[in-house]
Amino acid sequence: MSNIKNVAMITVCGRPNVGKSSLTNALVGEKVAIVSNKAQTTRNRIYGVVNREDTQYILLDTPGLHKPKSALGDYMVKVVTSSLSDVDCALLLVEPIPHVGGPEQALIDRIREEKLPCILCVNKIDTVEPAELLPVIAAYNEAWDGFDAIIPISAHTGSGLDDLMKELRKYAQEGPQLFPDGMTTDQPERQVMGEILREKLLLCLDKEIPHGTAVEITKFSERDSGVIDVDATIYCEKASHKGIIIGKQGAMLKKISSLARQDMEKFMGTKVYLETWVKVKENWRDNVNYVRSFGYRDE
Ligand SMILES: Nc1nc2c(ncn2[C@@H]2O[C@H](COP(=O)(O)OP(=O)(O)OP(=O)(O)O)[C@@H](O)[C@H]2O)c(=O)[nH]1
Repeated sequence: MSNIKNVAMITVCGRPNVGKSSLTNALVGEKVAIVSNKAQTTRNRIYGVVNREDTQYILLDTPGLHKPKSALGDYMVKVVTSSLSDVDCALLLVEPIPHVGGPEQALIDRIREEKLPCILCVNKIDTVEPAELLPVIAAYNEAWDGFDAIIPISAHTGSGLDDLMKELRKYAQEGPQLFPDGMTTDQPERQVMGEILREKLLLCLDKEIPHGTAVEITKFSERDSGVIDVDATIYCEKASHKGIIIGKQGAMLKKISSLARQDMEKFMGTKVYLETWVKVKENWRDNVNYVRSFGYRDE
């Protein structure tokens, strides 16, 4: 039985690729959001849930703020801005670079507009010398002197995360537990299966190809033996991309599917049979209706 008496809702925001999903996963202690070294990996808002002592922290992992170039991009930017309403605190995640860029400035403006408490986290400190952090902090202090705390962290090594949790505790408010014990994300399992497959597309394919893919899970069912059957269709934007995704004698699709199946089994804790298909839907990212049909829509 848990003794949760307080709840804190926190939006994790920042430009693409700063490590928002990595931080969410590190705090949750389980992979609830997919991670890749390519920008614009996260497309939807994803909740990660952390229970510590008498407090439940609900982290909203958001898509990276960028200049939208498609209907999908428009949707992603809308998700970021709407995720900064009705939360207790904003966590602005930045690179350890002594320069405040356009996306950071836009997020600071939005956070100020909402009058939200804001913690600035400088991530990836494992990649710089400690002395290099001072000019980073100075640049942000100059852009805005209203940060409630500035905490250097590394989502990879875990450095600074205890300090961050202590700081987040200050923004918790009395209230009932919103997610039951053991539930680490609001994403249905079916959606997690699709996201895992998309992570492997990002991992295995180059350049624009993975950004133009969407995954639809057409079957998600459990046999009496506990084995789970997953059928997935990968949509891509061009016939030439389909060829690349499938690869020579199906080798690429086999590799992607096998990596995805291993992670699906880890998440589900049971054996998974995964079947994948590839279909072409030309320029789907520019078509609002296709974007919606792949689940990228307002609730
Ligand atoms: N060295 C180092 N790399 C990190 C750290 N945190 C994240 N990364 C890497 O940065 C890249 C982007 O991480 P993500 O967690 O996908 O970033 P994101 O901000 O969620 O990205 P979008 O979904 O594109 O907005 C990945 O290659 C991560 O492994 C860190 O603390 N140190």
